[in-house]
Amino acid sequence: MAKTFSASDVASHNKPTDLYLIVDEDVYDLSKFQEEHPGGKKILQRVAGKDASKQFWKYHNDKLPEERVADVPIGANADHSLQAILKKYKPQLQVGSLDTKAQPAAPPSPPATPPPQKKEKAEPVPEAGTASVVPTQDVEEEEAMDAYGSMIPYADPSWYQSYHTPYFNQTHAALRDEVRQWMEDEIMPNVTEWDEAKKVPDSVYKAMGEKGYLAGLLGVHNYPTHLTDARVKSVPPEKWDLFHEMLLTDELSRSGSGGFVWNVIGGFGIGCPPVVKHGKPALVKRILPEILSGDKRICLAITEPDAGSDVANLTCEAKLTEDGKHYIVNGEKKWITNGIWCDYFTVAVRTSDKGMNGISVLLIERSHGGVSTRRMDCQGVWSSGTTYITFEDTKVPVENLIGKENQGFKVIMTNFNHERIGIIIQCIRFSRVCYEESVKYANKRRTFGQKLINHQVIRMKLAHMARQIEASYSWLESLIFQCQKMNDTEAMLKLGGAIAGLKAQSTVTFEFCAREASQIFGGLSYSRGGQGAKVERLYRDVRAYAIPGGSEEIMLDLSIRQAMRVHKALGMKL
Ligand code: HEM
Repeated sequence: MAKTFSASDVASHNKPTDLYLIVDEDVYDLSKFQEEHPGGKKILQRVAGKDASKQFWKYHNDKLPEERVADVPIGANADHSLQAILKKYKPQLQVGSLDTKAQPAAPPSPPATPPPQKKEKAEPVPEAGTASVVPTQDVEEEEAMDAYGSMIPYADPSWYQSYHTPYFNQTHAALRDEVRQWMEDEIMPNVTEWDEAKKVPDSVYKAMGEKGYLAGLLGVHNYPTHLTDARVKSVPPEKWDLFHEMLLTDELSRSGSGGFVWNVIGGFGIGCPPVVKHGKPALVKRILPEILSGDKRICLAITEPDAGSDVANLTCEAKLTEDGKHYIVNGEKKWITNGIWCDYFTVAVRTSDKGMNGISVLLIERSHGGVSTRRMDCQGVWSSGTTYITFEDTKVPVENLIGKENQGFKVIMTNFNHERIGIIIQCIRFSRVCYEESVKYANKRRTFGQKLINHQVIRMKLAHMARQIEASYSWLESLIFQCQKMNDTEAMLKLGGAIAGLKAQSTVTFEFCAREASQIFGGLSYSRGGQGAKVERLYRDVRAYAIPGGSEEIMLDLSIRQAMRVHKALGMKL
């Protein structure tokens, strides 16, 4: 049973050796913790025995008390980004509550504006003179229109905030709830620690498998029930679509850490799809179940010390043995996400000297021997395990060839669309995180007698962030819809240019938002940890998005070249 204190009980614990204080009507014993308090012990001693709620919320990452909706259940318009510090420290520091504190009770009343909408199906109304309106989505599912999350405008996609959507329905809303709950409870409080430690616990990756998330992130149109027993709790496999995949990546990205996201989906999301789509059935059957359950890890190894965006120039060679049963692989791969932890490597190799027509893809297993991996120190994405790999006389059975010999370029190019879309989703959410953190901070921090939000120059920064985020997100939704309607080859040809263009758009947006958020946070985003932690970290992660998967320069050029080529074939008239 939690202990109950009167305010005067707490007031008697007002010495450095016996230091209690109150935050939001809960009582904390900080006698020991004060020594390790990052803000120092003196500041705590000054409020010993007192209600320090106001000071607490001022110095830690949160909203002002009057703007908070405390302890509301997920899905009931809660802002789940709240209270990471309290959530983490409560179990060890809270000794009870004030006798005035109301018992946890009924869900809170809805916010004044805008009111949460009833989940009503939007009925299309024919315009005068037209025969009928053709619905653009599965009419069986209700549109998702409930008010969800912080409701800070533009901090979440508009369909989270009671606006109409042609793409997302109640199955997406259910997944959103499931993932957000997990992120809030298990992930968010630890992300900074994991990033600093440059490692996410293995149990988190395992949970990604058990929750069915890995299986849902393959970029295939149907949930692969034939390869795994794992199921996503909130979405029946037959309902799974690319918008679920998009949403899952989006919600994971609320962590505000490229390191975290790449740790759990970086290697898998780009290394596994080529095997599933182009691997021999026996190979897929043998290795996929353990990968999808989170027991084994896989990554993609294309980039080399001397070949990045110009894939056709790679030199890591694979020579067929005389008996035709194995390839002997020799060469180096650089900047490989997750490599140090991986059992399997989807590797682009040179099997002939004919440029892009001499590239093949092999699934190399660490157990084949001759595989060395070492961690690389990088500017950002610290917990993603960026790796340098060497293959020395690695003997790979021909059964592990992915696709056909010398036709690996197409496998790689098809895969790039999936990789780039992943990058786009992450960049847009990271931009939102920068924006959301900025809005919250601007409503709390005062300078020159005003809250930051009351300075026009700050609102201007927020406006420029929001317009880029929303434009990018709308383009993303429309491209996901196109992917959903096309097969892989058609998507590679028709959407490759636009996806490349949006990749550049989203990384430029991310860079802009990280910079502007950093200016708004000032010194707090220059030091690591604390209130500016997400912004500081994301600022360091920017280049990890703007360069790999095709640099901005290559992407922009491709966006026009590819589109012109395809539209010529489609009958473009100049
Ligand atoms: C339950 C009580 C408290 C806990 C568990 C706690 C925990 C922490 C933690 C983990 C940090 C590191 C920064 C971060 O992650 O945001 C921090 C920083 C800080 N805390 Fe506390 N704190 C508590 C109470 C207070 C109170 C009552 C005050 C003020 C009277 C205070 C003032 C500060 C300051 C000034 C910093 C440094 C902020 C900065 O770097 O800008 N803390 N605290």
